[in-house]
Amino acid sequence: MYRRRLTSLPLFFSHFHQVKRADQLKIYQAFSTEIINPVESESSSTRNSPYVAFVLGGPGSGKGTQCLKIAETFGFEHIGAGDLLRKEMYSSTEEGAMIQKLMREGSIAPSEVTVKLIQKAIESAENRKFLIDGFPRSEENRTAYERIIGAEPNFVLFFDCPEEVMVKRVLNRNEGRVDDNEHTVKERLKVYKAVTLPVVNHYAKKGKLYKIDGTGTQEEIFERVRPIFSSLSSLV
Ligand SMILES: Nc1ncnc2c1ncn2[C@@H]1O[C@H](COP(=O)(O)OP(=O)(O)OP(=O)(O)O)[C@@H](O)[C@H]1O
Ligand SMILES: O=c1ccn([C@@H]2O[C@H](COP(=O)(O)O)[C@@H](O)[C@H]2O)c(=O)[nH]1
Ligand SMILES: [Mg+2]
Repeated sequence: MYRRRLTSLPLFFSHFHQVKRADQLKIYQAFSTEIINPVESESSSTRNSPYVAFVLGGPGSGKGTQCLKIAETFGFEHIGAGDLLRKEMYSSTEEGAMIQKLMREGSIAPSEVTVKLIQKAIESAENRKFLIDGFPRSEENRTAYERIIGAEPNFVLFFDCPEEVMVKRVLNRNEGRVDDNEHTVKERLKVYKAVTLPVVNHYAKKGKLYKIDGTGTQEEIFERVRPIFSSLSSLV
């Protein structure tokens, strides 16, 4: 559906430093707020194709919290994959009941279901720049997205956080989520390590990953994220 040229990407990454090599993976971290010359790269909004950043990290790593700040500061549309599924869950359909069961177990919903919800959210938004929060959670999710949407994300943000910090945050969240309990968070962590981290590694290998230290205060973390989006402002 959306076929996008990715010509802006190497240019974009050329303004950041490669800071870590783990298992030969390229992981970038923003040190610079240098503005890229918009003339050099075709603007995504001009092409009217969506500009997409996936936002990944374990349960409680702060994806949703940081997405709200990015959306507010940089005008991105925030699409929470879990939020879309939770909305379906309360729809009293058969699919809703299936989603509730999966969420309680900490399992991953079928790719077709999640990608269709994301596609609908993208198509119905006026905004053309998106943060897709908490997706893809598996390699199968990723390939389904690329097949159905017909594009890869422009880049991926990954919030790296120690397990004990994530668990503490989840258990203190107090938003009435069916999965915010000790049993489900343990299951979610298992799924995250076995099934989601390979997706993170995939994007690292492609040079599309920004790894952000997810510890500290919400404000401290946002200051680590800010330069990445500041340098995009003239592009998208
Ligand atoms: N830096 C932080 N320090 C302390 N608490 C935080 C921080 N960032 C977020 N929180 C809190 O931790 C909880 C989890 O954060 P958030 O919902 O953003 O995580 P998430 O990565 O979206 O998790 P999930 O995958 O479960 O949706 C929330 O209650 C949030 O207010
Ligand atoms: O792509 C996705 C995203 C989420 N899920 C299910 O929802 C819960 C909660 O997701 P959050 O992103 O943490 O809000 C998750 O544990 C999965 O059960 C999914 O299946 N696919
Ligand atoms: Mg969240």
